[in-house]
Amino acid sequence: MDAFRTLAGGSRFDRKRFQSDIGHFQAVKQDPVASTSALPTELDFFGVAQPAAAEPGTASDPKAAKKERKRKRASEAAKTDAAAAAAPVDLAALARKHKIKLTGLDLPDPVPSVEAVVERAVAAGSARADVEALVRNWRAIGMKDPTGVQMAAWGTMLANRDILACAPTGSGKTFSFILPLLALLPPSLAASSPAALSLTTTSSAPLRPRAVIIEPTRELAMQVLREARRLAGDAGWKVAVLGEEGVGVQAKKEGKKKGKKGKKGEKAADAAGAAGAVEGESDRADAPEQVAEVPEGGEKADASYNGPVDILITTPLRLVFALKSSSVSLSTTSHLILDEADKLFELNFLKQTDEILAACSKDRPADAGDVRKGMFSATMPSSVEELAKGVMAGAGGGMVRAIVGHKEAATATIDQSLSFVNTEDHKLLSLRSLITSGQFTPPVLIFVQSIQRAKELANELIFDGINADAIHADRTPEERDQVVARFAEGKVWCLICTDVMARGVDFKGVKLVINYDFPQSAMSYIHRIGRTGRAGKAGRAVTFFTKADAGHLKTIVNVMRASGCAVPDWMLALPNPSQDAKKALKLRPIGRKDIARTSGSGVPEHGEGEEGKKKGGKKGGEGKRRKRERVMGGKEGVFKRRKEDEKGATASGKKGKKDQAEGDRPVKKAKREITLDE
Ligand SMILES: Nc1ncnc2c1ncn2[C@@H]1O[C@H](COP(=O)(O)OP(=O)(O)OP(=O)(O)O)[C@@H](O)[C@H]1O
Repeated sequence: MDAFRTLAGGSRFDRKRFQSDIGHFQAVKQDPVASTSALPTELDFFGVAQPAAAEPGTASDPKAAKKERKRKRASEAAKTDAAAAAAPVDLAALARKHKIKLTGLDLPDPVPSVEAVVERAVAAGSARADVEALVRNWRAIGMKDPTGVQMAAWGTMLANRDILACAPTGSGKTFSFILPLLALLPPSLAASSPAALSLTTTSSAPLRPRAVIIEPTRELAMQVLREARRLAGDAGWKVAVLGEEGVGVQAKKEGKKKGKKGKKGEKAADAAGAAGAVEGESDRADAPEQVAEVPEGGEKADASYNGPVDILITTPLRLVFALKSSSVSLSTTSHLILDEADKLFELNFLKQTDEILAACSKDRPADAGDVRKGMFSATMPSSVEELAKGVMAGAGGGMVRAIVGHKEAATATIDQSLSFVNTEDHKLLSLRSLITSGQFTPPVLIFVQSIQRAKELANELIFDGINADAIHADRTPEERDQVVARFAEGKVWCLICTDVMARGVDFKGVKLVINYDFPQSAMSYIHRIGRTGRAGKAGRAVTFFTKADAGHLKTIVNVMRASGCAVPDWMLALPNPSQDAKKALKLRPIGRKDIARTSGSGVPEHGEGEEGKKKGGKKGGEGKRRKRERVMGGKEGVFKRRKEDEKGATASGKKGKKDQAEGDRPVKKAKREITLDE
């Protein structure tokens, strides 16, 4: 279970259990004078030696001596930091070392250290004290030297330029835009800030965020909020997620009026969702909470907040509704960040992304200047780059394109392998033997291609006694939050996911990612396996493939090769799938036999399998049955949905075979998806 502790962020240490070991590391209290009196001053790095002629009473006052040592240490550290920041840095060598490729006109220098942020931000007009506080927070939360993408993005954003950045998964893109945003925006809630005085929570004026970050899912928005608040500390920056904690939500008095608009909004949301629904999963994941215009608690007047907001994080649809209902205005927003930008330029989000971009220039006062834009992702197809360039072209000095590492590669710290499982019937068997082989190092993420398959696989693993759960767009936001928390706490060992969890989610310490179902594109593969091997840690990714997937194997082989993984010669000799075949797979997942029907242990069809499994000699029990039902949404729910799937398949006449049922929803929605040139 210790392995899971790392997931929760900070590591905890069992002091009781390791008490005797702690003893070895505990400092022995010594009289500083006695222990250091012979120490030459040039070797007194930590300032522990007392001055030869101390003021009377000082040497004998341990508190005063400690204070003095602390002051000396801080002043030495500040000198070292300042010296490091001022020292000439070979930026070309730095860029080579971190594989940073910058393109554009008059390129700004990368920022070589977090300390160097201070001078750059001060040059951009920020108050030194605010930026110094930020740098202190950076070190206090345990961040190390900046990664390649952070060096590039900090330099570009602090030079007031637009940026399009593509860097591997887990390479720190989140802080690459959060730190410069905070460095450029003086904290509006700081005691010294005039904005703090005009703080209001009840007026009906729109919220005017100074910077906006768009995330494709609510989970990511909440994650970015946590990271931003961690870095901002208590220095007075207001960072919020739209619609959460009453931010951008109208007070009760206006609630009724808003309710009507809300209904309209909901219809609009449905329409937008229907028109733009593409990769069904992520879209569905985004829509339910976005249509809830007045979130829980929004009825109370004191739950509403429309005071100053430095950074507002939101999903696209939620922001579009807020713009339409005038709860939010972007006319004075200075920075707009599109995280997972390639996703936001896909057809299902494109309309909303366009509306958001348009809202930035609508009614913009002349003195507000242009909105500075930043686009970030681990994958950036050239078609998306073209769209992005169109949006950012013409910005002061032009856009800077920052590519870190190989654009079509996965993170180098992931050990990737492909595993042939012949047919669907053998997959579960292969998974079981992986589990018993000792190579199954929890915490593990397992990706499948549809909601139904996620439920079925979780069901099978729970039945096998594995501590598993499933997360997908059919679960409510609260359920998803709970599952994520349980996984982070180590209460769930094995999380079965659809592609909705493939992007951006930063579970610390995931050791293994299994692609139970072959990914539908190189992009999906890169994001899925990128849930492991984060922040320089090692990880492993295993991808199952059947005979039906074999034609697409080379797509993944190419990513593996570009990432520096060893690939057998016979795989390298495979032909690349044609562009048409790639597009077809992206639009329609391969039809697969239901997982429940491949278990070979008395199919739990319509909830009847429980008996079959018991007869088959497997362990069962009431507790497990209940857990299975929770994951599956209840016997009746599964039964009803399965029946509906079957009815739909027969009615549409598109599918006669039941074993294609799980592909229904994504396939229908995927038809409208934009084609990506990967
Ligand atoms: N300079 C740093 N030093 C130490 N840890 C860092 C640093 N920068 C980021 N991290 C940590 O690395 C992890 C991954 O960062 P982040 O989630 O921003 O990656 P990402 O590049 O956005 O990944 P993805 O493409 O999957 O969204 C986080 O836990 C973050 O706290």
